[in-house]
Amino acid sequence: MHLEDTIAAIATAIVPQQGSIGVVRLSGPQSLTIAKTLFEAPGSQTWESHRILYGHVRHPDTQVAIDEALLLLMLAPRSYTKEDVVEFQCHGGIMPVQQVLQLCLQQGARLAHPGEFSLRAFLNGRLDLTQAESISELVGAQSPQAAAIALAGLQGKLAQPIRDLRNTCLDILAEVEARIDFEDDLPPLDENLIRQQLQDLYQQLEAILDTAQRGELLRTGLKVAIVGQPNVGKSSLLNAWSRTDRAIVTDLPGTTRDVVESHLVVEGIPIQVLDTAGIRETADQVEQMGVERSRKAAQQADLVLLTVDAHQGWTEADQLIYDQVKDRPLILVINKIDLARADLVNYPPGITNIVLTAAAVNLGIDALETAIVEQVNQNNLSPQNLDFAINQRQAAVLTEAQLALKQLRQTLTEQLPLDFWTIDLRLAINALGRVTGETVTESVLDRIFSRFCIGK
Ligand SMILES: Nc1nc2c(c(=O)[nH]1)N(C=O)[C@@H](CNc1ccc(C(=O)N[C@@H](CCC(=O)O)C(=O)O)cc1)CN2
Ligand SMILES: Nc1nc2c(ncn2[C@@H]2O[C@H](COP(=O)(O)OP(=O)(O)OP(=O)(O)O)[C@@H](O)[C@H]2O)c(=O)[nH]1
Ligand SMILES: [K+]
Ligand SMILES: [Mg+2]
Repeated sequence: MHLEDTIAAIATAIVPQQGSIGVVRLSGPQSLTIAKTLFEAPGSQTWESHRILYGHVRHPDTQVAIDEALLLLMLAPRSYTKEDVVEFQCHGGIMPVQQVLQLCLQQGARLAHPGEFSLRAFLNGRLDLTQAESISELVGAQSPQAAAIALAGLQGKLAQPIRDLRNTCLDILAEVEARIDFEDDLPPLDENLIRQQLQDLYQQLEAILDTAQRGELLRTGLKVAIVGQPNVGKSSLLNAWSRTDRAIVTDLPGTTRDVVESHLVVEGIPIQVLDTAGIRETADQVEQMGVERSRKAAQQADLVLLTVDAHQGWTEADQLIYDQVKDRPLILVINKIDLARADLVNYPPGITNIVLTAAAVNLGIDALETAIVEQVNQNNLSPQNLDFAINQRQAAVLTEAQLALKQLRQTLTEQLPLDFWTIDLRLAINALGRVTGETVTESVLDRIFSRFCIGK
């Protein structure tokens, strides 16, 4: 893993001509030497760990100033990576940080791979794998709730129960192996106790696995498509909901030609809302392409808001659209209830989730959000307030552990020899170890950390 290299990267998001501060960071054995070559700290400032120095980054050959900057020194093992770390806090924009990075590379540092600082933090024992994954989730969080579960993971809320489960398995394994090695000197195994332990382990795993769906929802959010006939008020609904003028609204049917997207957060769930072209047969080629996109958006959405006009009632055209989307999770939005009575809309009995709105006057948006949260919870029975939530990788590996425990229960029931018990136990132990990274292959690490940002 080349821990002897000193790695360098720009650690903050950079935008040309913008941003007040940009950070370049170094980690590895040469960090301090490189920093001292590039950075001039005047006066009696001392190069001690956890100090900020003030000064200038200068080109080492010409002494030309590159930036006025602050330098933060964190010496091993008291740093994020547990290696010597130096951070140059430069002016923002791209020029200062890019030039400082170039100088670091000229002085022998190597450009860090995405996630390589965090990989080192993992390899050097600062973080376990679940904590490292939580860091990337924290950076990617799109809602306060998603950030909160990521931070919980970073603080070890997931790692700890997994380690406990693994230790219990290791204890059972030790008991079983002792019986294999010194059968005559030990009292017989308490099979009932082991059965009880297995049952507990299984249930705890089940509870942890139950957090996966909700976690996925909080992390990646929900794609919601507003579809319906032209002029029912889809764009008005998007605007009212997102409190913007994102989509053009006119009284001409066929106003929206392309998918219009808006992002919002409902009870911690990031939601991508798609307003689409009204679906109808049309000779207009451009509009027809828009209609195709509407159909596609509806098929790819996690939830469809089939919107109809209360004043028009349920029409044949509505029925045709409904037939195309009824296999999807769906909420019927009866709009324009300021113009007509919604209870006269004769929609099919198969539709159970209905919301009444008057988008033009911002009415019914709360009801819409409530209906969405209800719909989500119907398909997702896990508890609302999570201490932590596992991701898809962790869910897959924990499912393996659960299968191994199930197999072990079967092995006990069939009274198979103790050697078989150890096989099942080792499978479970190995899987649990892959969650926290105690047992993990290099290629898995590569896959996980390469998805991180550069400089993270
Ligand atoms: N400037 C800066 N901000 C940052 C980070 C960073 O690396 N640099 N972080 C990362 O991306 C996060 C903070 N994580 C960190 C975790 C540990 C240590 C650290 O130096 N720990 C030592 C120091 C404790 C002490 O005073 O002894 C330790 O635990 O030994 C630093 C940052 C978020 N903010
Ligand atoms: N009275 C009333 N009018 C509404 C309501 N919602 C939308 N409208 C009006 O209905 C017309 C069409 O609204 P849009 O939001 O453009 O409808 P759309 O479904 O996006 O239409 P297309 O993009 O053409 O498919 C506009 O004149 C809106 O002002 C409502 O709740 N009540
Ligand atoms: K319209
Ligand atoms: Mg529209």
